[in-house]
Amino acid sequence: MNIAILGAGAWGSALASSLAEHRPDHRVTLWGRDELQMTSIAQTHFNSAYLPSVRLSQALSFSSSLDKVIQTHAHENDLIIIATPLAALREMVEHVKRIGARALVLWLCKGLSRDSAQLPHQIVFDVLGATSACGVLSGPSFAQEVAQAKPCALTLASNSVRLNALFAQQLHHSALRIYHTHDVIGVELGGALKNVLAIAAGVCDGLSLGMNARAALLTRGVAEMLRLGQALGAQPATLTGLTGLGDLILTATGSLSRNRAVGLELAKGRSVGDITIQLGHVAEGALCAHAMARLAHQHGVDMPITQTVCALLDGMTPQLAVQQLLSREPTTES
Ligand SMILES: NC(=O)C1=CN([C@@H]2O[C@H](COP(=O)(O)OP(=O)(O)OC[C@H]3O[C@@H](n4cnc5c(N)ncnc54)[C@H](O)[C@@H]3O)[C@@H](O)[C@H]2O)C=CC1
Ligand SMILES: O=C(CO)COP(=O)(O)O
Repeated sequence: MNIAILGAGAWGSALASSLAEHRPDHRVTLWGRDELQMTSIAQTHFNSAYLPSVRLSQALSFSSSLDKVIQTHAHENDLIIIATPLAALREMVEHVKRIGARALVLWLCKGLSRDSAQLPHQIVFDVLGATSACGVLSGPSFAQEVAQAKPCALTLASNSVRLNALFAQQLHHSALRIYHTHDVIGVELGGALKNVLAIAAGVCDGLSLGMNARAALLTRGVAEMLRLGQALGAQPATLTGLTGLGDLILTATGSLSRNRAVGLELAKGRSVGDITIQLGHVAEGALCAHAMARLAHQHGVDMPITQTVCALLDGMTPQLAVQQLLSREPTTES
């Protein structure tokens, strides 16, 4: 199979390298928008800006021409994987449509659109139509570990049983286990909300509130996930599976997480603007927290932790945020 991965950040580079190395039956091309950077990666096989610690597979090809990459992956048996931040997802699928590519399309982005609070599949369906051959791949997967061929399990979601089986078959390898489901909403909601909750966990740990507090925060975070999931029609089992709870455990506790890092820095009283400039990577939770809170409000769902993250991003002091969260009226555990 010909596979094009669009987006040469940490995750696109890691997955591209992993597939090129472990699935020699595929031809994998990584596209990035920065020509100089792509030339350097092609020469050195190191992505010094986004994934500096890992040598990328020698079997991987590189390009900085989006038109050319999509044109050469336009056949219905080809696969285009979108690995940009969510903010660029619409632009990428519009490009696929403009060129008339009939390839299968997968996306790896996690989040909600900032203005419309749309989940990724809603953005894709707007452009390609709800019956297009496409799906989302998500789950607990720090790019660095995947690039180092450490074992990882992901979940793939699409509306089609045939596509699920096909995608899973084409992408799995000895270090990458792929489960599948038709619960696209559940997979995407878990992936978006876990980033917001990881910011909260970072603040909690940055303030040294203790392990009890962190366990309580994450458990109540899962309650928020389940409540909003129910309102949106997600399956609870998806939210407590790899792409929800699994990814929350990883992101909220793992030292490689950018969203957790945002929380750790917010706890020091720094502004989100300064933090994200220094981070140099996307932290989707900081970008979609307000959209998440709006979505919850539209559905009449109470999400105090998400609202607290919004207040922190808007400049509330961490001390006041904790005080407000803890001074809520006692209530049932639901
Ligand atoms: N890093 C990770 O471990 C994982 C990341 N993800 C998700 O994958 C997505 C991408 O994440 P990373 O690769 O880690 O981000 P990153 O911050 O490391 O890299 C982002 C890449 O996208 C490019 N980019 C930004 N705007 C673009 C645009 N308009 N058009 C084309 N390219 C553009 C940047 O130049 C950069 O190459 C995010 O939604 C993230 O939540 C999902 C699973 C794991
Ligand atoms: O989504 C991720 C792991 O599954 C990466 O999380 P961060 O964006 O917080 O690093």
